[in-house]
Amino acid sequence: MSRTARDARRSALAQNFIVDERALRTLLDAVPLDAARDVVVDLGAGRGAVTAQLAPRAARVLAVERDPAWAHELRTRAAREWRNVEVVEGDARAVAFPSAPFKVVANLPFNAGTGLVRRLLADGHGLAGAAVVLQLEAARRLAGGGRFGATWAPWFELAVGARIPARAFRPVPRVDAAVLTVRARQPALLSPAAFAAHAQLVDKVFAASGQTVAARLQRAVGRRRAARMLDAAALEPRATLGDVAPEVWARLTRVA
Ligand SMILES: C[S@@+](CC[C@H](N)C(=O)[O-])C[C@H]1O[C@@H](n2cnc3c(N)ncnc32)[C@H](O)[C@@H]1O
Repeated sequence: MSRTARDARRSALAQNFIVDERALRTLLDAVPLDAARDVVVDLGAGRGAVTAQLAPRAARVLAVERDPAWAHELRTRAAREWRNVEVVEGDARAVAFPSAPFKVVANLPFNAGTGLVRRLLADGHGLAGAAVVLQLEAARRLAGGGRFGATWAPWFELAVGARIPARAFRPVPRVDAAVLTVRARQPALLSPAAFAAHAQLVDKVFAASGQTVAARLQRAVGRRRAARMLDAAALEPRATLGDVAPEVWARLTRVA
């Protein structure tokens, strides 16, 4: 491949490869893996920095890479070095995830990170856990007390782990990164069937104005219904959006 073509892919596919051992360890330490049982997906496998670490730590690894040149190199390496790694050349935004519960450990392409996390969470609740590298601000936004976290709170716990400095990647990106961890709640606080109703309630509450959740709920669903819901969900009357625990969100949906 000519240098220009490779450069074009590097920027179009957000190819910022991990070159720092400590950053790799930080990512791998963020999610417990069982080498005898776990199926682990590496989304955006690139040159295989993460895949190589996963091979001895998982029962099976699915390495997804969109760039045909890197996918080919990775497949050659897998045939030579790893018996348990399957390389899929394809788009992580469309590829089929394993049908049994799986984990994800990946340094995601920065330009598609948030969408990929959303897709993983929405995947029929087969995601058991994940540790993914995202831009620091994106990781904070997803794991903070905002609409995204509230939408998924009954099923998943999201947290921002260690910060990874931009110099841990080549080429060096403009901003630092962080590890976002995802843990599926066992058991979940609501059934998967309740997702649409829960997401709709969260949207309404976030869209309504008001200092407290109680005030927002009144505007979102009406005074009488809000009073009944607040009472049944045992929500502290002065609670603001950031104070609502996952259990309380789940109770609000149950009594809505
Ligand atoms: C940040 S790099 C990570 C590479 C490698 N895992 C590492 O840590 O060094 C992101 C990788 O995702 C690939 N990529 C970008 N968009 C993709 C997509 N939609 N589906 C699959 N792979 C993608 C890029 O080609 C690149 O190899």
